[in-house]
Amino acid sequence: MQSAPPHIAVAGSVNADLVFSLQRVPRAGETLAARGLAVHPGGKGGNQAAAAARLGVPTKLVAQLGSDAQAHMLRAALEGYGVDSQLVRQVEGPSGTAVILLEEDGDNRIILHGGANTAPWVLSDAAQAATSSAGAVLLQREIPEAVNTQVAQVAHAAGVTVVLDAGGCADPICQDLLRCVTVLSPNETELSNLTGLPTETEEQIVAAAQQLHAQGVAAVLVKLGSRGSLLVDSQGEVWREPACKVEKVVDTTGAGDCFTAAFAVAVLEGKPYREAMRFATAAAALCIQVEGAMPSMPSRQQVDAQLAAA
Ligand SMILES: Nc1ncnc2c1ncn2[C@@H]1O[C@H](COP(=O)(O)OP(=O)(O)OP(=O)(O)O)[C@@H](O)[C@H]1O
Ligand SMILES: [K+]
Repeated sequence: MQSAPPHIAVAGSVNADLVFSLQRVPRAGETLAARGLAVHPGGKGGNQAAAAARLGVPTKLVAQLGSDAQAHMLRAALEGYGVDSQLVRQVEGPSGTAVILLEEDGDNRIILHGGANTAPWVLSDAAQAATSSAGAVLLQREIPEAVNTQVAQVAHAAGVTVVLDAGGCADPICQDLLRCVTVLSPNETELSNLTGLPTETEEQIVAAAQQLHAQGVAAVLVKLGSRGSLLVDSQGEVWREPACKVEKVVDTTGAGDCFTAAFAVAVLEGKPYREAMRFATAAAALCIQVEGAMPSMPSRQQVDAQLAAA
C-alpha cells in the first residue's frame, strides 16, 4: 500500500478583509460614502495555507471561523486555493475581520477584530493527529499563544519540523513555544521587537538573530524586503540570499507569508536551508508582482520557471 504524501499542517488565523476606498477618512460624527468596497480573504494562517497548497503540497488548515456570512466566503476561498479545510472549526460569533480604510493617496487605517481567531480554541484529536503526522507545521502569531504552543508541542514530540512566522503580535514569544520551534522567521522590525536590539545594519541583524539562536531557537530566518533574507543555522552559521530583481513591484502584501510558506514547503521536500531560501525568494518575487495576498500566491510551475530563468 502506498503511504499518503507528506502534508503541511498550518495552524493560524483567517480574516475577512473589508477594504473601503475613500477620498479621505471621516471625522468624528461624520458619514461619508465610500467609493468602493472589496472583500478579500486574508489572515496570516489562511495566506500561508493558500501559498503552500498553490505550491503543490497537500495542506491542512487548523483554524476557526465564526458563524457569520463571511465564514462561508472564507471557507470557499480557501478551498478554491486547494486548502483542505476539514479541520477548520466553526464557533459562535464573528469571523476574524479587518476593516481597512484606504485613502486615495494610498494611506490606510486598519481596525482588526480577532473574532473566531481569538475566541476560545479547541484543538481536536483530528487536528492533533494532522499535526503529529505532518511533514512540517507552519505557525504565525494571530491566534492565542497557548494554541500555538500546544500545536508546536504536539509537533515537536513527534519530531516534526516547526516553522514559526513571528508576524502578527509584538509580544515576546513564550519559552515553551520557542523551545519547540525549528525555524523562527521574523522580519527586521519583528526581530528588533523580539530581541530589544537595533536591526538597522546587517551586522546588527546578524547579532540579533544570533541572540535568538542562543535562546534555543534552532534556526532564525530573517526577511529583509528588497534586501532579501538572511539565515542563522543550527551551527550559528550565517547564510544570505539576495532578493530577485523585479521589473515592477505591484503590491508587496502577502510577500512575507508567501516567503515563509514556500520555505516550509522546500524544507518538507528535503531541500537544505540554502536551497529553501532560493525557492522562497523566487516565490516571493512572483507574489509581489500581483495585487492582493491570496490571489498573488504563485503556483509550483511559476516558481520552477522563475528558478530556471534565474
Ligand atoms: N521590493 C522587493 N523586491 C524584491 N523582492 C522582495 C521585495 N519585497 C519583498 N521581497 C521578497 O519577499 C520576501 C519577504 O518580504 P518582506 O521581507 O517584506 O516580509 P514581511 O515584512 O514579512 O512582509 P509583509 O508583512 O509585507 O507580508 C523578501 O525576503 C524578498 O525575498
Ligand atoms: K501581492
